[in-house]
Amino acid sequence: MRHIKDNTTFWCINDIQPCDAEEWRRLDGSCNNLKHPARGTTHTPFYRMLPAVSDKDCGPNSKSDLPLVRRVRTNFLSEARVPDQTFTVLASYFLVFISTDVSNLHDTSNEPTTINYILWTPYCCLPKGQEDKMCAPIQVPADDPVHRFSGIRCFNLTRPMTFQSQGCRKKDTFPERIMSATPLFDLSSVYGNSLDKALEGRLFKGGLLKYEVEDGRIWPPQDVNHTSCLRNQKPYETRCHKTPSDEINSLMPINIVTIWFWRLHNHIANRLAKMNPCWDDEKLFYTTRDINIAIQAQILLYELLPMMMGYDNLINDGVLYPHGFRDIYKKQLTPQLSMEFPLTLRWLHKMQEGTIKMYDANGTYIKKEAIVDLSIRTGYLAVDNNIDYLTQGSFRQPSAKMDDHVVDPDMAERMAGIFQVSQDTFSSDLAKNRLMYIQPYVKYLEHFSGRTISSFEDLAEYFEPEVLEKLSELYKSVEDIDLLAAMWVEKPLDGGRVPHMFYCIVVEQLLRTMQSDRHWYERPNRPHAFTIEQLQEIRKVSIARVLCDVGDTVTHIQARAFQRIGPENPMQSCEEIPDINIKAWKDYTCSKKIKSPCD
Ligand code: HEM
Repeated sequence: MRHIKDNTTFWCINDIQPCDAEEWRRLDGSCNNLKHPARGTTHTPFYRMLPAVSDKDCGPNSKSDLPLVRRVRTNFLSEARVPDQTFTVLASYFLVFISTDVSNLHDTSNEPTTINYILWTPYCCLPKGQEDKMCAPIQVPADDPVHRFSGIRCFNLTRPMTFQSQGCRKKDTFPERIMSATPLFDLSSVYGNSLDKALEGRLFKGGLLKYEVEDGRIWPPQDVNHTSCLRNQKPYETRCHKTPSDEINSLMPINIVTIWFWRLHNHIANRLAKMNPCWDDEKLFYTTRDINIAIQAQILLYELLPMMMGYDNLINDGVLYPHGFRDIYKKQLTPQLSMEFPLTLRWLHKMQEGTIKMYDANGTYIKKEAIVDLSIRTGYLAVDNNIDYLTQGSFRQPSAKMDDHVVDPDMAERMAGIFQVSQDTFSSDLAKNRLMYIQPYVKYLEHFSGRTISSFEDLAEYFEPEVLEKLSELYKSVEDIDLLAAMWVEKPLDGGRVPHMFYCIVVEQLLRTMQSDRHWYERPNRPHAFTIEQLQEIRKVSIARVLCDVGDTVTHIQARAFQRIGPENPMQSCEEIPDINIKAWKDYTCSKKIKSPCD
């Protein structure tokens, strides 16, 4: 009653239908865990790998003697453009798409179409901001290397939304972050996070998602009001998507990969429908969704992560199992995301290239655009063949180098495009690290390695000597070092490209994610489980195949499309890129069921 009166039901209450142990993975994530049906839905509370650090009155980080986040950022990460020798920008596109599946609108969203501190609360640096408890602006030091002459002394920022800020729990309790995304990998950017939204996306015919055809290209349905495409350059750029997830219209990489997986759904559904004419819309839709979700997970786990984290490392730690079925389900584990996981994924901002280059299908360079100027601007994709050129560029352009101490200048100074004079993604990331009450780096090191760390010297194994010296200059005590700041400059782990700490946190989360997911695609005994033949077909997919199937103008591509084109990874015809054999899903009972006209 209180939530109805306070108009907080959206945030605080989930209406869940009774569970059926044999049903498909639900669109709203409920009933994954039969004992705790609400865990797995939107607003599932986070767990913490380590308890929060806080002062007794739960205020903002009490450690006032920590170095300013912007100072830490500019000391550790300088601004330039350095191409990676291995990864294409497609890898960064896929990673942000995956991040959006489990976290959302980049922690900036307040209402579906507004961006909390970018549009909704843009005043945190003004006197008004001092009265708003959600404001947590970032101070820019007077000797800042970029802003010493600009006069900018503050970046706008708001705190993460919590069950307390949204009115679900009493204000004087410890703030717990609230998130709209469902915590397991279930393609939320395509199917949304709630039942009613998901239904809006369905065509209810042939298992398909709604679609439109314009200039010979297939698009998700349009939002004629353009509510979330504020940067469309009207009247020329008019397209704006209306899909179950609002994320699609946000960042360009999320947008384009969601379009691909939206189309992939219909591509698979059409093949299934043709082969199994006796399947109804419901069966076609849920089977297709199940395959689509498995494809996303297969590509992430078996194609992209080994390049970043080391194949042998992931095998040894039980993340990969490149054989037949495996059943690692633990019903006592509830589906939940750790607070540390999305924070750790922010480290990947380092690999984000700021200038997106576009090519035609012959590989001829056409033009470039700043990625920060493509946010909330779906219309750009639909004009001047831009989606074709962006698609071609995605597997031709190198990403920014991920394991150096250099970040893209646009990501570092003007992430919010025209909406704010200056905005530094990395400073926001570090500020959020503190605003989420995350324990210091050394506590995580102790947690994962079992070692006790009491001095900077104890860290010699993890940092280069010059970096360690800088850490000791910036932080008064080794116990103060922020988790994310340490990851920015930690040495990469053996056999991989990511810092040792990134690896440990991501592995712990992935294991929990797989173990707590009753519908995990590699399980032989989940409801509507794949047969072994079907699983072997899923194991054949690659991001190159996805682009061959649904990417605009893609007829040739390198087999490992997250990796740059080269003699070891040459362009080849799509005909040569392995495809799923859809016959593994053939339902032989259909042929019996087809009615003869004489019946
Ligand atoms: C490698 C590609 C990228 C990855 C993997 C990535 C991932 C993430 C993740 C995991 C978060 C935290 C979400 C949360 O805590 O719920 C985040 C936050 C954010 N990202 Fe990205 N992102 C990428 C690219 C971009 C790009 C291209 C932009 C802007 C043009 C961007 C802007 C932001 C912003 C504004 C935030 C919120 C910062 C805050 O907390 O206030 N990201 N990103």
